[in-house]
Amino acid sequence: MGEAPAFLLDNLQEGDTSVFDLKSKGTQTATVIGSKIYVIGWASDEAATSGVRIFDKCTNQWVIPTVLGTKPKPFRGHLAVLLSGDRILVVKENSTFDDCIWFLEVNTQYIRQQQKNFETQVVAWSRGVIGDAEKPIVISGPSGVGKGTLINKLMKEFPAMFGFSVSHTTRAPREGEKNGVHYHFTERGVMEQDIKDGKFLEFASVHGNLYGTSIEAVDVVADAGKRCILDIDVQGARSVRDSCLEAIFIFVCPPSFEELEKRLRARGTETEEQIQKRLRNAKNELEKGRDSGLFDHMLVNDDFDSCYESLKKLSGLDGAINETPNHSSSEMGFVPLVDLASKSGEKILIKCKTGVQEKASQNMVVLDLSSIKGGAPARTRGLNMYHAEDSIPNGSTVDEKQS
Ligand SMILES: Nc1ncnc2c1ncn2[C@@H]1O[C@H](COP(=O)(O)OP(=O)(O)OP(=O)(O)O)[C@@H](O)[C@H]1O
Ligand SMILES: Nc1nc2c(ncn2[C@@H]2O[C@H](COP(=O)(O)O)[C@@H](O)[C@H]2O)c(=O)[nH]1
Repeated sequence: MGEAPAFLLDNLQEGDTSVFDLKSKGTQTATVIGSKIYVIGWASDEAATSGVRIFDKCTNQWVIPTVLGTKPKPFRGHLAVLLSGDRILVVKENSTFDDCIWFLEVNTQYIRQQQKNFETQVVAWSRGVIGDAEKPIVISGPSGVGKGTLINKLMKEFPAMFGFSVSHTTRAPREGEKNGVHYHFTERGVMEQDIKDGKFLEFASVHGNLYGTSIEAVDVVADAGKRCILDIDVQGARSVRDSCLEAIFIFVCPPSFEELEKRLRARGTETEEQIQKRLRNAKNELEKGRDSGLFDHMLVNDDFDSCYESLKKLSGLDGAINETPNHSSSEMGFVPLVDLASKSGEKILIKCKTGVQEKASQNMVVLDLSSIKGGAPARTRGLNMYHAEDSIPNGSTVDEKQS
């Protein structure tokens, strides 16, 4: 990879970003953070690479970092803006509205945790989400309590609204279970390697098998514009609570232990030995579920229909937990070629190259980061984006507004 171009070392100061064209092969940016220069972007012959490399000024060496999170597809041009020393905002040129904002985390809490697991430098991508997408719903409870039955009914009644996070598991498929639909049935060795590679949001050993939620499983649902439902055990719920994925946590209890045993036996999917193991674990789960303070809501699944109605209410279907999408964002549609950015506090002003408008403000887009939450390895939510002229009083110009 050779040495860093001299201008990188000589001219750039902390926080500076430089854009350089690789003889029409593509555009890359270099952002200085401490003793490191983060180079983002792909030349046209580099599509197979991760698009991120780091020049360490102390060792005079290039480092190829371990890249976590859902990665963007290789893009040609972009803006890069350093945000508070721990992440770089990337605005893709000429991109669709829902895919134009990305964050490359370089020194967040998540990165520092992951740094302990990997021997190379770690960075992680997080896609920016305009507005507050509805929080995922985590449903836990002992085996046989009826979680799957409740979720199936919800998904059947509201197929456009909810999407199931398809977990990975090392357990064997039951009769009628389909790979990729009910679970991703996976060899233990493969799953363990994927966990090491940082592909999982959470994982746990449950009833003697490995279960886990991949970052991709949650992203697929969000990409389909649906609200994600996770059916995971209490250990997994704890891990999700400790992650940056903001969710609503619901614990489902049986009316009695005897009824739980009856349902588990009546389902007829486990051997006697497995039933005994699941019942032993159920005692522990019920204790943790009731007392840990981990869960936002408890449901008792006694009469199925009334439990289902309560789940619908908790899922916002009576408006109780509904979050409203933010204003004007959905009207933007497409962000044309991006030309330059200026930063003022938590607002980034982006000038679009196309569209010869009467007023300068009509070519300007404001990206407001004041309410962002979440982050890698999941999405960064709470962005707001609007035409600059929407925020400018009648008659004034962008420059007047800025000063
Ligand atoms: N309220 C209810 N009353 C009676 N039976 C029920 C009720 N809810 C669910 N069941 C039945 O209990 C059995 C277990 O339900 P289900 O498979 O949904 O449990 P689960 O919590 O998803 O279990 P696991 O964690 O093992 O996947 C099923 O046969 C289901 O039809
Ligand atoms: N921590 C996780 N737990 C999971 C996940 N997917 C399912 N589960 C839990 O496992 C048990 C048993 O499920 P079964 O399908 O074998 O009956 C149940 O409590 C599920 O909630 C996961 O991805 N992570």
